[in-house]
Amino acid sequence: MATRTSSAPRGSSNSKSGGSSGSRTPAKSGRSGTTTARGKQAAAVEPQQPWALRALAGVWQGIGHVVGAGVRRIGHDVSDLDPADRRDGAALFNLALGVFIATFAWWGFKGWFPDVVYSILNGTFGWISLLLPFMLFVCAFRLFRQPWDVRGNNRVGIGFLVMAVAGTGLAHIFGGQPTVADGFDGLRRAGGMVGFLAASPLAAIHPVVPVIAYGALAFVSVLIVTATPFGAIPRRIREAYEHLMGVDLMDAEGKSGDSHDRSYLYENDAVEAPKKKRRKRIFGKDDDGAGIEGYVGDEAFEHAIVDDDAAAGKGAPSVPPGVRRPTQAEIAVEKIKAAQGLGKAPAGDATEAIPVVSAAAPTAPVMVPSAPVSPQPPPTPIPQRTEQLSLAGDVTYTLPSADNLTPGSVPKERTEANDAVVAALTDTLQQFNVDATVTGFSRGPTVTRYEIELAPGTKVERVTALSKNISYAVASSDVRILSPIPGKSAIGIEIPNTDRETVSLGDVLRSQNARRTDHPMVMGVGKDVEGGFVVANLAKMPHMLVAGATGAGKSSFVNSMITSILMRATPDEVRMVMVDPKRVELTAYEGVPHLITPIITNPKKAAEALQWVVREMDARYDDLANYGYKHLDDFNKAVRAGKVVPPPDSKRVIKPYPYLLVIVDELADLMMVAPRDVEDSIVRITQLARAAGIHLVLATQRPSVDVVTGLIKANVPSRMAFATSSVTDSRVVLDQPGAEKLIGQGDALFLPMGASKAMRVQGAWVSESEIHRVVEHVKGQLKAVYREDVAAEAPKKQIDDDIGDDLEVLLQATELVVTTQFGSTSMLQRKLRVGFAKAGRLMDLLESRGVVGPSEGSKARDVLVKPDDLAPVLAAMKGLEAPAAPDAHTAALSENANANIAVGGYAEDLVAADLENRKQATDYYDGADSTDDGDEGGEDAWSLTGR
Ligand SMILES: Nc1ncnc2c1ncn2[C@@H]1O[C@H](COP(=O)(O)OP(=O)(O)OP(=O)(O)O)[C@@H](O)[C@H]1O
Repeated sequence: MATRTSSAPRGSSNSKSGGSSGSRTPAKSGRSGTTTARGKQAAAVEPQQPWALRALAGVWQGIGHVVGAGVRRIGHDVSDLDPADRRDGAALFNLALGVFIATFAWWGFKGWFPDVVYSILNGTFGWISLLLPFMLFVCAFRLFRQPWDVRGNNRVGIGFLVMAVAGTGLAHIFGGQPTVADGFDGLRRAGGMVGFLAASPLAAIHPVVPVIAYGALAFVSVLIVTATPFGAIPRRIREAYEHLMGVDLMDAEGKSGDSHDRSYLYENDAVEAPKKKRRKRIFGKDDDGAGIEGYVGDEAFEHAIVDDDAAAGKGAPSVPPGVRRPTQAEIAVEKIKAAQGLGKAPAGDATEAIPVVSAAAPTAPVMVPSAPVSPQPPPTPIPQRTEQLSLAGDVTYTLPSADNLTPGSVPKERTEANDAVVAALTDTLQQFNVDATVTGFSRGPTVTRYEIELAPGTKVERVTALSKNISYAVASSDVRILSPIPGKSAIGIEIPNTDRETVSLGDVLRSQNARRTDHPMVMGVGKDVEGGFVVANLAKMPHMLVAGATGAGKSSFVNSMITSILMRATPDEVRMVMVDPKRVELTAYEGVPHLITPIITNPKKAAEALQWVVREMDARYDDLANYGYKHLDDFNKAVRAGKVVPPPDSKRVIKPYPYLLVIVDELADLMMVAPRDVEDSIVRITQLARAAGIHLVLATQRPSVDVVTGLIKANVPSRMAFATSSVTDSRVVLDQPGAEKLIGQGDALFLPMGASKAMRVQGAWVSESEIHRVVEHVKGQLKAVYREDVAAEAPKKQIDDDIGDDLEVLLQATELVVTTQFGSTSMLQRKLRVGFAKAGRLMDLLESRGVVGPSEGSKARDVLVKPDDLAPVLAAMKGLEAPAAPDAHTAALSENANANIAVGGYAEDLVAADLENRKQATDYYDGADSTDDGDEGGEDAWSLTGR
């Protein structure tokens, strides 16, 4: 969907809105929306100035603009200022006055004129006049750079005035309390005339009184100038200290970290109180952390070693909260291993305790007059990993440089469009007599969330019922109302920005959270509604469904994900299988060494590749079970530590397994060719693969129940929903409405595992040229070495002629009959929804293969195959070799005499999982049955995939 470009309604109402929104007067809009109009009016009514005066004013303004243009380019460039906002004339006046006073007061110019001026100044303010140029320079600087911040500028001006008065008062006391009778010389050396007038009445009481009074006033003036409320003094002191010393005290304490990018990590159990509060705000979770199990990783993740350098990055000796610092001994062991060339500890080691998702630290709504614009930090380079990344075969690998990803535009915290919307919302509330106020807004890249607070006794429904009127007032149909904003007593109204911003992947990867971890599976997701960066650890998802209508941004998201991995992970850490039935979306990555097989474009081959993934998973499980580890990370760590030794007679060299990321760009195409096989593989992988380090990302533009079947959904816990075409699709993806209101082009609802509320994010964008640069770098480092068995032709299926095209339905019939142990033709008819003739034919085929006995008239046939033998029978029908006996894992275990109890338990788990699979299959048909009986024409969420 396109972004709306219609101009904001009723600019002239801005000033009104400003008033009604209290302190958060949209000064900017007030000034811009209305200044121009005001200016025009003024031009119409005011008498014409004499031309000489106008010429002079013009010249003054001209010089002001030239100087202003230079000042605005100092440091962070703010020269994109709206010309209507400039106050360069006034700023130049402050600057000129400051220079003028400095010439006499600082540099001691002599002569009658300087002497007169100096005497006046000195006589008035005493030696405090030395500070006046400094104050004027600050005022000029602000006026040049932030002229729209009228309140802020006034505040600074008033603060300086108070400071000057307090200073003169103190100077008077400490200057020996001269009197006028002593002559002006004495006054000049103290606080001047102002100091005398200010301090002498109080000094008459006691000399200490003016010292205390003006000392306090001087302190208050500093607070006014720096916009520091009393409560914020410690924080400001800490920030000043951090700024001066270049350290991050919060980080060092394991707290929130960089406040600039306003990002933070959703933590595991070890979070501190403030963090929990933040999490609550987004997801509406309890402070006790209930419902965040999704963020609590595997045991292996939580007890991972943290590599200091890796976790903290260069020069930042901090570790993420909730992560254990390594002991000195552990650090030493890791270093020795690295030196011995045993392979570096994987980045994952350092960061496996990093939780799944990080998102924006919710910030105060933006209508704070003192800080209307946050300047974009100069792009910090993505720190290169410091350790040498040596791959197997002694190849040294360097990750792509940060320069490959260009920084995005400066994020805006407030624009005129926002102010216009505030005005429109306020008008609407007033028109309908709803006693509520727009108290602020948080601007994200795509949408802005406006916060509305109700007066006591006003019903929430009064606002939510206005949703259509609000849409009308702001001229947008994509208005989303959150009532309440999770964790806040306020109603949120999300309205698309007419001036939306693109979120660059480079910026996301440069954010604090992404930099804090070296975990190779961390990807840049985008930015949330409050403008905070969101990153996610794919290893903790552990599988993700990405869905949305055509053009909504799925492929761009997949591109960001792959590029993130290429930027951060070596081929030894992460390997990928890419399935791209559309043939065009992922071709850019052809040949990258992270690929395990060429990009698969043929859906049939893709189905086979999924089966390979299942086999790979089983192989990994065998190793885990044999050597007694519960998670691949533990196993890899042990391999690197040399603790995993193959049996003496084996020639096998055991190496750490890389994470395996399987990306399917269009699931629907796969489900069309081999629904059953694909679903089986996906379910099996998703149920078990997490501990084996295998993660699936399934993207589809058809989130309908025949593509995203109930079984797939149940096993893919993390969801990323881009704009869907209907509320039904949104429900399929997220189990809740909302995605149909998204506005496309990367606008998404992100529901990571364990979260109950979806988080709105604008997906990160990576351009083709950026991808090209990254890919070129990666390919230049290493050639792709493909595994032959993945894309190899699967063993030819010898499907019997008499089965023909009915294989799928025959398999279903076999499974049905065997699992229910009931050989009835009419049951097949009902459950498979086939006609009598077809059901009869299926029964004949089953009889010919020895699944059921001969017909016994109207009685059900005997079922000759036991549920335990179902797998080989199904394989035989498919023309494949029968799979290994179900107890293969247990058999493998028994070979290992030293297998410990945990391993045994795990093998049992596997068998139990197998049984659970079968049970689900039975439930599946039962589900179909009940729907059948209950609602003939209704939507069948558990419909058979064969149909
Ligand atoms: N994160 C984003 N930021 C900015 N623009 C985006 C973003 N994601 C997508 N777009 C815009 O939307 C267009 C379509 O995106 P994309 O190709 O990813 O959609 P899609 O959902 O994969 O569509 P299809 O299913 O047809 O392939 C892009 O060409 C781009 O212009």
